[in-house]
Amino acid sequence: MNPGVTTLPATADCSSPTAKLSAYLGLTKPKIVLLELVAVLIALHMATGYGAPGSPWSAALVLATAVGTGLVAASANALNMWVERERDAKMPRTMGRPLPSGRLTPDEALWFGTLSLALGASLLLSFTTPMATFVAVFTWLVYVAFYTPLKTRTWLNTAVGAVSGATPLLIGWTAGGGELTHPIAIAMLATMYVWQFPHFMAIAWLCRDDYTIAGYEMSTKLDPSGRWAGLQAVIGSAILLPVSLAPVLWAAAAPVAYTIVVGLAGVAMLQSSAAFLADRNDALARRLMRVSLLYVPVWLVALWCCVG
Ligand code: HEM
Ligand SMILES: CC(C)=CCC/C(C)=C/CC/C(C)=C/COP(=O)(O)OP(=O)(O)O
Repeated sequence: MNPGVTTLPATADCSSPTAKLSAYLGLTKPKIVLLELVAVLIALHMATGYGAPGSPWSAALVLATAVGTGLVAASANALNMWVERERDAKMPRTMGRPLPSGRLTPDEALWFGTLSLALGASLLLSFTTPMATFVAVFTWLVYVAFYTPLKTRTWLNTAVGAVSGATPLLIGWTAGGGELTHPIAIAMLATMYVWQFPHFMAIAWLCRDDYTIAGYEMSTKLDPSGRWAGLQAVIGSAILLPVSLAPVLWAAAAPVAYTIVVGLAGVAMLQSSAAFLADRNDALARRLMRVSLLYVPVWLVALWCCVG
């Protein structure tokens, strides 16, 4: 049932500084933050018109955007884990996390989450733009104050969580001086939003027992056959294809290459989603999850090389 998260025994040693540091790192959900940061920095490069004469791009802007966004995202994840520490202790997938395993105390997590939010937002405000800071704080609020409590109330939580998964792109875009209403920014935001449905529906299936044990309202609890989750994955992937190809209409250094690469990646998402809908089993769900995690870097690199 566990799709691949490493769990530590509850007796894990946490006395050495290295163990403490690694516990704080675990509190940030580093792999999700890393993928978000790739998206943020590519959006930043595209908005600044990196390399063009008069571009506002600078190494300091890139560094401040990366560190500032990383700290705000780390704070969001730490506070999500603080809120969910008792439920996390019930699920095999999450019981090895720093709070349920006792490697950090709730107060340590709360302090870390508060300080990293303050530091990250201050960095963004001092070295990027007020709009980028606003988008970061808005994203944090959607994730911590809306999505996190909604997880135990309604299966619609995914539609809210996906907002906080998509808007970080706009931190990079606006830090680089891009307008929120630019068609490329809107197409990127929509792509990232709909991508999360196939990504998460595969996980909702794989973790269905965990979610039920801990009392989370997910699509696979509403419909244990998985048909509704599969259908959302297919609908998300079907919308993903045209929306992800839209940027070539506005600006493209290599529109044909972009269309081929992103089109094929989108077809892989649609095919994996359709296979999962047709026969809901763990192997097909795991394949959809893996394809979804490959899709994002492929799409972002294609955007950077062919559109940006
Ligand atoms: C509604 C939105 C989302 C939900 C509910 C969600 C949920 C999850 C969950 C529960 C896992 C853990 C699966 C496991 O135990 O192996 C996971 C894995 C992952 N997600 Fe998402 N996710 C969402 C959006 C995103 C976004 C926006 C990104 C980044 C751009 C992302 C990146 C990742 C990565 C990189 C992993 C693999 C992490 C690992 O192996 O530890 N996810 N997601
Ligand atoms: C700048 C900023 C604030 C960025 C935030 C980036 C971010 C945290 C995106 C969240 C994506 C998401 C909904 C993950 C699932 O959380 P979950 O609670 O369902 O995962 P879990 O069950 O593994 O805890």
